[in-house]
Amino acid sequence: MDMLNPVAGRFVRQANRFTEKITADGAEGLPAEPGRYRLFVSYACPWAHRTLIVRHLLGLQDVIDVAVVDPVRDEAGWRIPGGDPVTGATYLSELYLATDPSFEGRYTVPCIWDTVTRRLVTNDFPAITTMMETEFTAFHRAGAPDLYPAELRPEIDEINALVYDTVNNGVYKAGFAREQGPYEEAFDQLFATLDTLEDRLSRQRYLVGGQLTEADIRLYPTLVRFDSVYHGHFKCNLRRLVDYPHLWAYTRDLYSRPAFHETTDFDHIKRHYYMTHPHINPSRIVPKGPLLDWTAPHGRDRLD
Ligand SMILES: N[C@@H](CCC(=O)N[C@@H](CS)C(=O)NCC(=O)O)C(=O)O
Repeated sequence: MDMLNPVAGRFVRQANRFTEKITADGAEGLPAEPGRYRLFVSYACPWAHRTLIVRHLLGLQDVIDVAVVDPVRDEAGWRIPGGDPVTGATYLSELYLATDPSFEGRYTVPCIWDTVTRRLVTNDFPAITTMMETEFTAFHRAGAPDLYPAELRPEIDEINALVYDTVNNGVYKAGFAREQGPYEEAFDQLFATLDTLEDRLSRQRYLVGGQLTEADIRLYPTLVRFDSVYHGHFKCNLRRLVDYPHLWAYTRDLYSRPAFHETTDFDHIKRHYYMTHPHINPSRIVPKGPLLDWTAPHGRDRLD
């Protein structure tokens, strides 16, 4: 099973199937409780990556458990190495089918399993980070940042929509296009947005409001993967990240923080993409490069 779902050569992402909510008091959906939920992720997956960054920044590591799948996905989908000690599952598909035996979509990460009702609560990736930010506040570490401040939400949501469509999903639309036209359309939109972001980040340290927010957390997973996988594997090669002085320094600034670099695994990222899409890379050879100096001084403090 792969991520191809072509409509006239265009890649279309499937709708999220499980969208139950977890709320602070359980008034809607299930209640936020420590130790109850298990988050399934791949270090390779950009959508899962954001959930790991937020969990780390908010100090929720002991509140929401994590299980990491093997980066190389085969015909049976994501595999949990050694089997999952909590759910007993070897493949993520078992959790999807235990929740809904008639499920016929792709078995995707990130998703959250409820250990009490023993079912998947959500694979709705945009909702997972905001849920951690707004419904798990009782369990945030002391001094945790507010990543989704009420007064900045309209601006964060606006930039997230552009970044999702043309950057986060834009690289997939380019990489998974089946025809020249849709590829070029996604390619042009991607680099137009990167130009806009380069300009914006030449003047300010963060995307919105002079502080780290959900907007930065959503952009980072795509930028950090850019030169290692999207530039080559997904043919997003007008420019590299390192060719954008401000975007490159911005990404290094974020990478310098533990929540970002401890959740960034280039080995998983490269092996996943190059070994899991045989229609794009039939040899499954994983490139050795590029050589990137992630710890070079970023100098972004001057913009504070
Ligand atoms: N839930 C979203 C986004 C999450 C997503 O695409 N995850 C990918 C990894 S980056 C995945 O798990 N793919 C599994 C598959 O295609 O079989 C979707 O269904 O498109």
